[in-house]
Amino acid sequence: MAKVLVLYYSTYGHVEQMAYAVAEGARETGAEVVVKRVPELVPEEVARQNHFKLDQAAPIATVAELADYDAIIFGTPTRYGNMASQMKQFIDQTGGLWMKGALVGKVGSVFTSTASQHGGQETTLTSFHTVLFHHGMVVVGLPYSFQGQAGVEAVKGNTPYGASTIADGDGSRQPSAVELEGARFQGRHVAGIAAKLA
Ligand SMILES: Cc1cc2nc3c(=O)[nH]c(=O)nc-3n(C[C@H](O)[C@H](O)[C@H](O)COP(=O)(O)O)c2cc1C
Repeated sequence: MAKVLVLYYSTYGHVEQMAYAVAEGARETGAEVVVKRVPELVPEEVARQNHFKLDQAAPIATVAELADYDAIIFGTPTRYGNMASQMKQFIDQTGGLWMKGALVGKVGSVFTSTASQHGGQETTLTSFHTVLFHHGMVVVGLPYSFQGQAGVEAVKGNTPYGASTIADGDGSRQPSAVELEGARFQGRHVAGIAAKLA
């Protein structure tokens, strides 16, 4: 049975919602799935003033525990087309794991959220993949066998590089049914591959 970690950062809850959908999909394969998040770096007072979603139930992950999983599925909102600094700060503490090759051969995958439709989903996902390659991970996206990413009938996220949602400038848009289905598909897909490799 594959052990899967869904590790996310979310300021306003969009990536958090996607994380639980990813986990749901991964669990459908019989995998043991844990959802955790990385620490917030913004002072609590500032976070409150800016309406951050502070009631997030997922426990905070430790860097060392990354080595305990067969697959890690990372979720981050975009920041100027890249991952959020909270996630980067966590990842930049993985030097010890890198030295030991602790993540080599594990499955790595990424999902994201942007405010606007063309606000950098693909660059956030593929630039995150670079980190996973440095760790020797087997990088997995969202294949086109998830047909929900085709078609132009509606504004929607999801890319071959990973599931995604669009939050709108004021964060009012919530992940749509097809975006959550993409997240579940990615979770299932990653967990299935991890089980084959384990
Ligand atoms: C500093 C900063 C930079 C951002 N850069 C982008 C961007 O380049 N493109 C975009 O579409 N949205 C951008 N956003 C919006 C966030 O990506 C959006 O709030 C997020 O996807 C919502 O996800 P969350 O609710 O999980 O935090 C930015 C937000 C902040 C605070």
